[in-house]
Amino acid sequence: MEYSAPTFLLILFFIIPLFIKLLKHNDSTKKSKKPRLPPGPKPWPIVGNIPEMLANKPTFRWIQNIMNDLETEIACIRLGNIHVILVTSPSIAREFFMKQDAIFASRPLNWSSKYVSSGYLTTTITPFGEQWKKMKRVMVEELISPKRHQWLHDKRAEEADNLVRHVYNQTKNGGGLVDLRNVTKQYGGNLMRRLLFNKRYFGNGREDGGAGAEELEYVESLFIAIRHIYAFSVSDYLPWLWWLDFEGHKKILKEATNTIRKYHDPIIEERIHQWRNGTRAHQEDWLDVLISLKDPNNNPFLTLQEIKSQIMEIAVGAIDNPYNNVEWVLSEMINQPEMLQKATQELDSVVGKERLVEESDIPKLNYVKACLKEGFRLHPIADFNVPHVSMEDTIVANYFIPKGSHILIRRQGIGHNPRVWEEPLKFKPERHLKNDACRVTLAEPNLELFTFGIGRRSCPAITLGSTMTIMLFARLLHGFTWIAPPNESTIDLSEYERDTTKAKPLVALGKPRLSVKVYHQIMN
Ligand code: HEM
Repeated sequence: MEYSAPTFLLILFFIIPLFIKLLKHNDSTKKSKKPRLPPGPKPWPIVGNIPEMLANKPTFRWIQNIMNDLETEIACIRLGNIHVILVTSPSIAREFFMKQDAIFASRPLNWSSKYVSSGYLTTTITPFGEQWKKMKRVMVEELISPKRHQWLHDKRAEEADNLVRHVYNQTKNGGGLVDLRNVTKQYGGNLMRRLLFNKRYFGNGREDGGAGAEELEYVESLFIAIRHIYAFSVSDYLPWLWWLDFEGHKKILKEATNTIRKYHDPIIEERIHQWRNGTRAHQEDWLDVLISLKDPNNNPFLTLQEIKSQIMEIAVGAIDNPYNNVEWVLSEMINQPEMLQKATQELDSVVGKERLVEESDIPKLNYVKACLKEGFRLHPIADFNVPHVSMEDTIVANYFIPKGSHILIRRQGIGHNPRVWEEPLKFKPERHLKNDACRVTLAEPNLELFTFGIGRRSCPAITLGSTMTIMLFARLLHGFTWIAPPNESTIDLSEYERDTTKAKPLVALGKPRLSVKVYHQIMN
């Protein structure tokens, strides 16, 4: 077909541009119909919002400010090419972990998690897949099943007695100042070690029941390790910088895990040897259980590396919540003595004053549990939950969530959300006692606060985690009276600048409040 010159010019100058315009228009209407990413700061090419992240430490406070400024309950920041989605709304969190849980059941791939889990051999930080399924089954069916919980009762009871003995020794002479941060941290470490290795301390403890130098080094390393996994390291978001240790996180994490391994590995190796040469034949603790698991061909179900990594993950992962919760709750209550009184009255009416509180009392201690639940709402140990990763593109709360996004629930954001909670910054345990008949639990399936999470990646250890926390608190409260030290009128409730822990360790004046014979029963 041939065109005359004017027709050709008409096509060139009018019809083609019109056609292009129409195409563009079509495209933009299509685009405007496609859901957008959640709101957030405009990212730079390649690095995304990393420059702002580095300029605004600590990262969680920078993120809090972004969300407050945007007045949003869901936001997106881009770190490298990863979309990090932040959530402070229970209903949106439920969309992620109830409605679309299968899509969000993975974890990030990065240097710290790979290093600590020896190449993703564990449960918590291992991405979705066969290895995670295998290890989660081991956790749920072998380590923390109701039967196993019962089997381990006496070990937990022994550590609850050790706790009282240690505090009693510091307070018996008319009242003494007790560093409750130290006491609560050590209790968590002692209990986990008892369950893992049937051992109270690494090294020798002190005469008064306190921890010696090795133990202090070990527990401190657990805390350093937990603070440096998923710690917003630049090389986690810009994988081509994997060799760079910009913030020094890799060095710190390597040192901490080396210290932990220094204590764990000789015990694990010796124990495996004992099972192999027949000098050990009875299970006493979780390590024995892990070593004794067999596959259908009667071969060991777990490799040495799987056992070591899983034990490291349990020791690191279980240490922080109970201590932080009890330290904050006691601090809040010392400043509001009527609450301390109400909780001790409940303990006295359920337990009396002639014996120590036991796990079997827990179902009746609703006010005590409401106090702890309020602590989880107001003062969660870290603002961010363990990150989840989306395994495909999807839409949540009408926003586009691309495959590979990291989902971070802001625990404090949810717990302090004024749409959900009246006077959200006030410590008010009564809010969890909706009616007299209710039985309080620390778990929150509606995600109106974030204790154990929900869905496939939720904490499988609700019973153990709750028992540890309640017993720690109940023993301290029932066994002793607590007031602020003589030179302080109240306990300072400031939050540490770099995380959500209490800025100053809680030191309080404690006095035994039960009859002497009760303490003497455990002073062997
Ligand atoms: C008060 C104590 C505890 C609290 C508040 C707590 C809370 C949590 C939370 C919030 C998660 C992440 C949930 C999510 O990603 O959505 C988690 C995961 C996990 N917790 Fe706990 N936890 C506690 C104690 C423990 C203990 C004592 C153990 C083991 C002995 C344990 C084992 C695990 C495991 C294995 C996971 C990972 C589950 C998975 O990724 O599939 N937790 N925990």
